[in-house]
Amino acid sequence: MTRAKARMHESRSMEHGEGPATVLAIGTANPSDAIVPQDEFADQFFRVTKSEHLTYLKEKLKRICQKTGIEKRHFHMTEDILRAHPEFLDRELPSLDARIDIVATEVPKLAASAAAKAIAEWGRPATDITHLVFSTYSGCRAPSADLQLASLLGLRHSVCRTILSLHGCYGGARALHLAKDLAENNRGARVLVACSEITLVCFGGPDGGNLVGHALFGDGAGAVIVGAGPFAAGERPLFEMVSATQTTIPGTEHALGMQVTGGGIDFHLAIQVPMLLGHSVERCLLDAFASSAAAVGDDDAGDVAWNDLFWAVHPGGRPILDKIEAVLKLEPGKLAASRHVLREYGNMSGATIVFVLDELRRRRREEEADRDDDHQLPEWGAMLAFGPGITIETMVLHIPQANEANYK
Ligand SMILES: CC(C)(COP(=O)(O)OP(=O)(O)OC[C@H]1O[C@@H](n2cnc3c(N)ncnc32)[C@H](O)[C@@H]1OP(=O)(O)O)[C@@H](O)C(=O)NCCC(=O)NCCSC(=O)CC(=O)O
Repeated sequence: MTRAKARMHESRSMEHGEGPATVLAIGTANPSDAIVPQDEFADQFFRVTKSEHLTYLKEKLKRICQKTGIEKRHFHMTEDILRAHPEFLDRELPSLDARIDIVATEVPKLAASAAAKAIAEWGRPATDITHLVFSTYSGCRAPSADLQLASLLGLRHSVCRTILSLHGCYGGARALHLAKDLAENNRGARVLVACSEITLVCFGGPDGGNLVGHALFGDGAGAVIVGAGPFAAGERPLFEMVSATQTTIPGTEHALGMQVTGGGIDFHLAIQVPMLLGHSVERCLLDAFASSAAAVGDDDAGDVAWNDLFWAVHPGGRPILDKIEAVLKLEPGKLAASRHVLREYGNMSGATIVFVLDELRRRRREEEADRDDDHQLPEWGAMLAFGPGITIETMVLHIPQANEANYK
């Protein structure tokens, strides 16, 4: 190599972050306009949508609600909003503009609540954020929620913004994957990932179908600060993002999807989704751990026993968690963080995975405080999320031992 080439090579490597990208802080938020217990949801839903006469559908929604594993959900939608917008009840009436008018303000506002918590935990000024990756299924305008969020938080004008739209439930994991690539390839980068989902764009009466979607989805926002080394004083690495992969299950593009219509966004969830994920998930994990073994240069790192890991799985629905648990022969309790988030908030689409990471580190903190010296907590973990495609995002996580103190 000539001297000039060597210098270029050296300066290129100086442009990269040190080590794998790391989660440095997490924040979450939910709207408090309406908090609906799941066992009251069917009665309330049929009342506010003036559909009491559809008794067969109401009984069916009650049966579905009982099986979701959800106890309550948060919503921005209230009866006052419905009174002002009766067109939201009829999918045949044009209502997309009115819905977008509301979420264009509320989606970034909810994201800002989550991000403010993450930034406070991180301990550095918001102006130190270099990149913003925003994911939502409500982003039907430009400029979009990413610009609104940047201005609400007072980010620098040179922040590099990216918006991911309609990635659905894998949006959060996709945003984290992208943040990992940005942090590792831009020395000193500090990436704010924000996912904010408000179901108001999908709301409709029961005769439009999709009772499962009505029973499952809730509103929430999650924010994560991601950065690679060198770390500034006070920065505390929580999860190292060792390797990340994305896989599409061939021939399943019609199984899961979203469609923007004049009457709002429609969800399609095929009954086969849990089974399709069950068939593919182990292969995705084996590939991700093989790539993490290559990343850390350790042949044994790809050789994993699933029960030795900690787990952050997107709780798309109770049968999906049951299926993954069964296929991987996971011990009871391995998916406890995912089940907890599903129970407390429902499926908040792309934002859900951030809640699961937050719940995992909260549980870890408690377990650390209680454990005796002989009992080691898992050092390695797997994150899984899925959505339209069917697309599966898989990430191998690692807890830096030197920083175990960060969980105390
Ligand atoms: C709806 C459920 C709570 C029902 O629980 P069980 O399947 O255990 O119970 P069950 O078999 O008795 O079903 C109860 C009733 O629901 C109906 N049912 C079940 N799944 C259905 C589906 N996908 N579409 C329409 N109806 C469905 C059954 O036919 C049955 O009707 P009857 O009582 O009349 O016989 C569950 O299947 C579930 O959570 N499914 C959602 C899984 C899913 O697709 N998640 C992905 C979300 S999207 C996501 O996370 C990514 C993204 O959107 O991007």
